[in-house]
Amino acid sequence: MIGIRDLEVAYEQDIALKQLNMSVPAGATCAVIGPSGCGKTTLLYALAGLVRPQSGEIAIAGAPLSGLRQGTGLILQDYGLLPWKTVYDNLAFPLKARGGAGAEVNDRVGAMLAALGLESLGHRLPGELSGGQKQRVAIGRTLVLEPDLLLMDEASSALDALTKERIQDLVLEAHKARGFTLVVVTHNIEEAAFLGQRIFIMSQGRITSVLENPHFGEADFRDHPSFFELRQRIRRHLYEAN
Ligand SMILES: Nc1ncnc2c1ncn2[C@@H]1O[C@H](COP(=O)(O)OP(=O)(O)OP(=O)(O)O)[C@@H](O)[C@H]1O
Repeated sequence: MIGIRDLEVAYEQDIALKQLNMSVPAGATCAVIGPSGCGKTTLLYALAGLVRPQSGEIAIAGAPLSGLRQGTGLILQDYGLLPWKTVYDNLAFPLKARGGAGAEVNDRVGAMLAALGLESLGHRLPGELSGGQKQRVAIGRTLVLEPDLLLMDEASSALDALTKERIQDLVLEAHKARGFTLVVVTHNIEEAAFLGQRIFIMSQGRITSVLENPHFGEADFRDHPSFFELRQRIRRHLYEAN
């Protein structure tokens, strides 16, 4: 699904990504983890077609990426909700912008609100929601467009531990039900271990190691010794790289 070869992205003098290579199979999930400033967000923006690389290639679903792409959904750190629109309208807006109308939009928004446990909040404005609820709306607004690739940036960094886990569960359920390819960038070791089938460790603009997670998606994975072991491996690789 995603193939990146020798990617280089620079902001004026600052080189943010250096000769970066990665691949993610269609329908798989990956987590990209590294310390602040290592280039995670830049990588996500490059995958979204929002920043143009100086050199190298990105291919998505077999086609070279040259800008924004219809099938890609992006969820950013600050949720990106429209503050003057209700929860319902935040979900309906992208559908209407793509030409959807009337009953079809209503059905799809209704189904998505129900799937995310947001039925009773459709009339509220984003300012009247908790952080976890905002995150759910942001996820819903992106999933309602049925992306084949979902890109998430530090999805739940501002949330408490339990709400964070619930959001991660929700993302995993959506992935299982819908089969999109998922890229999550995070500096949270548990989030990377839970959501990543493949985990890319990043340091100073490069991928320094790739860990496979054969237990990804298993029931009660967080309670398994293999989850603890994976967290330790990620931690060790992060220490070695930085
Ligand atoms: N718009 C910009 N202009 C100039 N330099 C930038 C810009 N955005 C990012 N950078 C620089 O590029 C490098 C990578 O930044 P990036 O935001 O991708 O890192 P990150 O790993 O996502 O960090 P964080 O975890 O803190 O969000 C940093 O050195 C940063 O200062």
